[in-house]
Amino acid sequence: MNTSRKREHEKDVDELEQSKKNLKIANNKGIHKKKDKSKTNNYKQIPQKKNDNKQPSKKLDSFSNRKIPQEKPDNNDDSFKKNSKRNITDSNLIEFRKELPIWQERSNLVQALIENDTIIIMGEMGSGKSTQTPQFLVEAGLVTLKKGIIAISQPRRVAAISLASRVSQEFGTKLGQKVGYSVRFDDKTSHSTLMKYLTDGMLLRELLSDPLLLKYSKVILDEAHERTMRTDILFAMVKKAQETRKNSFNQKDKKYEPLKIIIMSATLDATRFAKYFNTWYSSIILKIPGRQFPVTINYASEPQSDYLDAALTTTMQIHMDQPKGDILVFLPGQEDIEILEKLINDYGTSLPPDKLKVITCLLFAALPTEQQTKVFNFAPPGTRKIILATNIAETSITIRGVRYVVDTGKCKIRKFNAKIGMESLSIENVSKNSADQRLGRAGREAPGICYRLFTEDEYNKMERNTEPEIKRCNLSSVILLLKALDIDDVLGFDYMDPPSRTLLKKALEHLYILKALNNQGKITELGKKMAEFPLEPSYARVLIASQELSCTREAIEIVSLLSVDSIFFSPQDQREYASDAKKKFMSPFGDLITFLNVLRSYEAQKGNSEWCYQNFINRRNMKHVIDVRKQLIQLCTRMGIPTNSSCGNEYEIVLKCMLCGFFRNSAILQPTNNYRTVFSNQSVNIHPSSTLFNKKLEAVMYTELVLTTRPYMKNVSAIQSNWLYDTAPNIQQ
Ligand SMILES: Nc1ncnc2c1ncn2[C@@H]1O[C@H](COP(=O)(O)OP(=O)(O)OP(=O)(O)O)[C@@H](O)[C@H]1O
Repeated sequence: MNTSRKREHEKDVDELEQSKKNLKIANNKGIHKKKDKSKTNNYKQIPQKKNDNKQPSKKLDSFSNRKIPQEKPDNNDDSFKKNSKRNITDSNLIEFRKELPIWQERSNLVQALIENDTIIIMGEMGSGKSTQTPQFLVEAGLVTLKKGIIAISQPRRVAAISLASRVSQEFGTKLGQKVGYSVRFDDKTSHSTLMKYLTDGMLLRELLSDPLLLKYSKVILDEAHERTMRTDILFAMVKKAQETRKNSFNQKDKKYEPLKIIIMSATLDATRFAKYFNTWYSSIILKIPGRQFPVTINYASEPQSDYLDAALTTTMQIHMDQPKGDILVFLPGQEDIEILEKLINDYGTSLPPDKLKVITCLLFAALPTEQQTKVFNFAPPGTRKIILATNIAETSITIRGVRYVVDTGKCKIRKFNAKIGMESLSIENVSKNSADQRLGRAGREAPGICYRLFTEDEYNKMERNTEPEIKRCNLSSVILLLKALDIDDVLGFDYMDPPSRTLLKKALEHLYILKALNNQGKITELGKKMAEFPLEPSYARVLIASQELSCTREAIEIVSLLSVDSIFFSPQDQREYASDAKKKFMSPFGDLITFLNVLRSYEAQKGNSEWCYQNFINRRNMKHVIDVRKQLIQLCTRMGIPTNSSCGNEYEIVLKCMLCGFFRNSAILQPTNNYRTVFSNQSVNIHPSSTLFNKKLEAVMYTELVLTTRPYMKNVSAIQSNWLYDTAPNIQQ
C-alpha cells in the first residue's frame, strides 16, 4: 500500500489501533507461522457434497388441477422480433447462459407460467434463476411493452443494481434500456425497459400510484425466503392485485391482462408458499438444481471466543497459503468491518515482497451506492481483493474472482420491544440458510473454500431460518403504507405470518400520535403526504413540519446526520482525547445541534482528513451524511417543500420541529432526579455518549432508546416541557 493511502486509512478509521491491541492475535494462530501446516490446521476439512451435474428435474409438484385460461405467447409482437434480433455483443455470454441449469428448464418454465397464475421456482444457488427467468419470458414473447413488462423485486439495492447490469450485458443492450433498475433515489429505466429489477420497497411504493400494477404483466418476488417486512407485505399486495385483475374489467369493459406471479428462492419452504398463494389459484413448483462448483467447508475445530480475531487470522492465513482468488469475509456490521479493514491494511504493509498485495473493499448497507458497487471491480494485477461485507452480500450477488469465503456466522438482528417501545440491534448467530447462502458465494465461477469460524456442532444447533422481520420489527412504516393503500383492517390483513397484536397496536398508536391516522384509525391528509416519503414516518413528519417552521435546511441536515451510526470515533484508549475534541462542537441544546455544529465545521474545513483525524470525526460517515443530504434535498424539492431556511440560528425552532416527529420520544425529569418517558412512564437514562450525560434538564427528547446495562436514551436534546403540551399539538393540526 502506498504511504499516502496508508495515511488516509490511519486517519479515516479510528478505534482501530485499540482494536488491534484488543485482538491480540494468538501466536499459535499467527499468520506467519502458517508454513508449518501441521500446526496451523485449526479447521477440520469437511468436503462438500459435489454437484454431480445431473440433469435438471422436471416439474415436481402441482398443487391444483384446476384449469385456468392459458396465456399465449405473442409471437407477433414487435418487441419479440426485435428481441430475437437483438445485438448480442458477447457470444461467450450466450454460451454461458446455455450452460446454466435453468436453461434446460426454460420451455417448462415458460409453459408453467402460461398454464398457471403463480409459480414457485426453487432454484438452487447459481442455477441462474435471478438472471435468466426474466430473459426467458421476454424471449418467449410473454413480456412486452404492450402486454406489460416484468418487475423483479430484490430485498437489497446492491443486488437489484448488479443483476440489472449483468442481465443488460447478457441481453446485449445498454443498462437502462431493455433492462433497468429502480432503487431508492436512483432510477435507471426508460420507456423501452422490459425487465425492471427493483427493491421490494420501490415496488411497494409503486403500488401507491398503481394499485393493480398495470404496468406489469409478470412480477417476480426473488429471494422470498429472506422474509423482509416489505417482501411479506408485497406477497399479499401482489396476490390481491392478481385477484382484482382477474375479476375486474377496465374502462373499455375488457378483462385486464392477467398478472402472473413468480416466487423464487434457493431455500424457501415451497409448500408453505404454495399454500399461501394457492388460496384462489393454482400454483406450481419448479425445482432446478444448482450450478455451484464444489465448495469445501472448513469448520473451526473449537468455538471461537473472538470472531474478529478469528476472521483476521483466517483471512491472512488464506492470503499466505492459498493460491490466487479473492476473499469474501462476512461480518455482522460496519464497525467490525472498519476495524478489520484497518488491521488487514496494516498487515498488508508488512507482507513479504514476493506475496500479492492486499486491497480491501467494503460492503454494508449504509455505504453509498457508488461505493457499494466498487466491490465488483476486478482486483488490479499483483493484488488480492479482500471484501469485508455484512449479510447484504449473502444472496443474489456474484462477485467475480471470489474463491474463498470466511464466515463469522454472525449478523446484526433488529428487534422491537413493542411494550416499552425500545428497539435493539444485537449481534446474533445466523441461520443455517444464511450460512449456506454465504458459502455459495465461493463457488459461483470455480471451486472454492468456505472457512466457517464456528464448529460443525454449532452449525447443527443454528435455526433453519431467521425469524421473519414482520414478527420482530417496528411496523409503523408498513402500516402507514397499508393505510395509504386503502387497507383499513390492518389486523385482519392477509399476512403470511401475522405479527403480534402488540406490535400492530404500537404501530397504530405511533401513527395516531404523529397525526397520520385519526381517532378512527383512518389515514389523514397529513398521513397520505407522509406515506409518499420513502422514509420512516417520524422523519417524514419532521420534514413536513419543517416547511411551516421555515427550518427545512436544518431538518434535512439532522435527518442526514442521524442516518449513520455515529459521526464520531471514540477509541477505547483515547476516550479522554475524543471527548475533549467533542467539546468544541458541543451545544447546550444537546446532541442534535452538536451534530449540526460538526457538519458546519466539517464543511468549513472542506472535509479535510487531517482535521477529521484530529477531531475524532468519522470521515467516511460524514461523506455519507453529505450524500444523504443531497438526496433529501432532491426529495423535498420533488415533494414541493422549499429547502431553504429562515430560522437563522434559532435552534429552539429546529428542536420543536424535530419534536413533531419524535414527540413520543420524550422524557421528563422526576423529583427523584431520574427521567421517565412521557408515553410509557418508563425510567430511562441519558446515554454516556451523549453531550447531555449527567445533566439534569426539565425535559428531553431522544431519537433512540436502547437497552444495554440499563435503558438508555441516545441522541438527546434539551427541550421544555411546555413544548410538549403547546407547540407540538399546534403544529400537528
Ligand atoms: N454480475 C455477474 N457477473 C458475472 N457472472 C454473473 C453475474 N451474475 C451472475 N453471474 C453468473 O451467473 C450465474 C447465475 O447467477 P444467478 O444470479 O442468475 O443465479 P441464482 O440461481 O439466482 O443464484 P443465487 O440464488 O445464489 O442468487 C452465477 O453463478 C454466475 O456464474
